[in-house]
Amino acid sequence: DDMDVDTIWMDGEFVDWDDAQIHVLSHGLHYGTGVFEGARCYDTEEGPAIFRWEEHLDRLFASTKPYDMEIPFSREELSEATLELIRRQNLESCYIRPIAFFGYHALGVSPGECPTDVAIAAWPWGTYLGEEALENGIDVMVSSWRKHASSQIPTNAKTTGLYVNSLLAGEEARRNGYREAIVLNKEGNVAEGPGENIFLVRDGEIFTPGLSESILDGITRNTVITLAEERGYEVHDNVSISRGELNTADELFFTGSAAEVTPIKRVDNVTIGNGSRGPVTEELQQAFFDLVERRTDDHDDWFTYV
Ligand SMILES: Cc1[nH+]cc(COP(=O)(O)O)c(CN[C@@H](CCC(=O)O)C(=O)O)c1O
Repeated sequence: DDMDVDTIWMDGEFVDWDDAQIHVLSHGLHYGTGVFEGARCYDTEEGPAIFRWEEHLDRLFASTKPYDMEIPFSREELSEATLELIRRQNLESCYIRPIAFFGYHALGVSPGECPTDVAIAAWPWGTYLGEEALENGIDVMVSSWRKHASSQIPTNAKTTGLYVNSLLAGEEARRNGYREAIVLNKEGNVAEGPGENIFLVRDGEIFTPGLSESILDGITRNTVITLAEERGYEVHDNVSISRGELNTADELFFTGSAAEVTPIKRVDNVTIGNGSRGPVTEELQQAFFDLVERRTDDHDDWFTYV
């Protein structure tokens, strides 16, 4: 069957894509008061399966906490809706975007009586940073914009409003001819990408900024740490990485649900390691894709079969 991406689940109903609309005075549009997820469903050898769906659901509900937002549906209801959404559209590998946001009632920063609206969409989404990026790596620049500190806005809550910071950094990079940005935190140490976590390899050891570095607690970050440790690597996942360490890295790579595992080959035109995908990056990238495409039966509990 050919895929027909024509349906969106909204507040308990499946609606036609073109009818999936909200009021222009919805609170979330004006004040960035939404929380969302990005998960991938992979067309595995045993059929389509969502990768680490339970962890994505955990984070979606956790992200509502700082805003006293109440999602008026249970995990089970959201899961059933998501699986049905994939089946109805005959999707196999696809990207899933759940969002919950303060809807329409009255404006003003306080959400007051605004309802919490919920929607789930799914669509095919290829490689996030470009077809050849996975193999050849990408060029990045260190953005002049810093990541907001987690003491200013909770960076461990995937909040829609945060992504203006990501847009400022990422678009600055692309305006300057780079594919993506690396964002430093207000201390000037490495935080992450606009939509990715970042890893550094040096002398065979693996480093990634700790959760106190104003980053999102990435699910792919957690996956890659697990895969690396299973392969005997020493992973330092609670460190500060200085800007200077980017230049002396043997390898750098991004991780994310959309980005998957994307090598970084140059930072501000300084070549990293061999100037292409490094050997540790390749090994972990291969392990990641073997896992998500189920060429291994490891971590079967990480898969929700459609
Ligand atoms: C700021 C940020 N940091 C790290 C990550 C990686 O987290 P995880 O997906 O749990 O491994 C993401 C995901 N970015 C999502 C949104 C991308 C978008 O352009 O929108 C994604 O990868 O789905 C971020 O947005």
